[in-house]
Amino acid sequence: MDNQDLGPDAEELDDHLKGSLETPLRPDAFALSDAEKIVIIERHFREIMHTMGLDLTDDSLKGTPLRVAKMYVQEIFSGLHPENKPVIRRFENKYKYKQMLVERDITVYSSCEHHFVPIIGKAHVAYMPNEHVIGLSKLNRIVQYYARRPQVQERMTMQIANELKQALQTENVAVLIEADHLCVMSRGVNDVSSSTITAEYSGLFEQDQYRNEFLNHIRKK
Ligand SMILES: Nc1nc2c(ncn2[C@@H]2O[C@H](COP(=O)(O)OP(=O)(O)OP(=O)(O)O)[C@@H](O)[C@H]2O)c(=O)[nH]1
Ligand SMILES: [Zn+2]
Repeated sequence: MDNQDLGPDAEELDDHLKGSLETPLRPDAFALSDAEKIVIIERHFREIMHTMGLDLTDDSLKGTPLRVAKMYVQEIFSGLHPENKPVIRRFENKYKYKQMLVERDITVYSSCEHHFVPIIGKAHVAYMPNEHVIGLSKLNRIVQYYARRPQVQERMTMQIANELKQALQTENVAVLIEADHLCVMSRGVNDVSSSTITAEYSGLFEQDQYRNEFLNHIRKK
């Protein structure tokens, strides 16, 4: 039998899995400057509003295309641009702190990549340090950076976990996100009571003892 009939080999699968952690971007995603992107998005959004029959000479509406374009590029999708990635300075773990550090209730404001409506929730992250620690606010900043993209919650969870592992140089990382998807709440199935929980546990957090300690910490109010 031809090798190709056997499907992807382990290496290919590995590459595929690594690839799927990345937000799908075109190779030339950064060919345009932010200012150029804003001009083009403004033009297209004007066209969308015009097509919907809205009067773009109206005082309240005429600034909307530019407002939306700036909001996309500079705010809610700013995490698409690697230059907006937070700079994380590692500090030596001088105090030899080896226990769990939990940063809970980090605000998540993201956007569903299928419908471009908000995903709103909380992220809880934890790590057990090796030789390094990072500033607490950097944990929030990492969450925000990956949230400010068109997202699915599973990928956002994995991207945050991966970034924490790299920043902290440890596998001992946990991420749990609980979020409301406006695409589920305000349209389609119109369910306002369901919410979505995703989690990634690695290193020591794969063990029940540490995972449960983390879950207990985030449940306490
Ligand atoms: N796995 C996953 N699915 C998501 C996420 N956000 C939105 N979705 C789902 O993506 C799916 C898109 O499916 P489609 O059937 O193409 O879209 P649709 O016709 O608008 O579906 P309905 O929402 O059921 O009306 C929907 O079921 C959404 O609920 C997410 O973060 N993760
Ligand atoms: Zn959606």
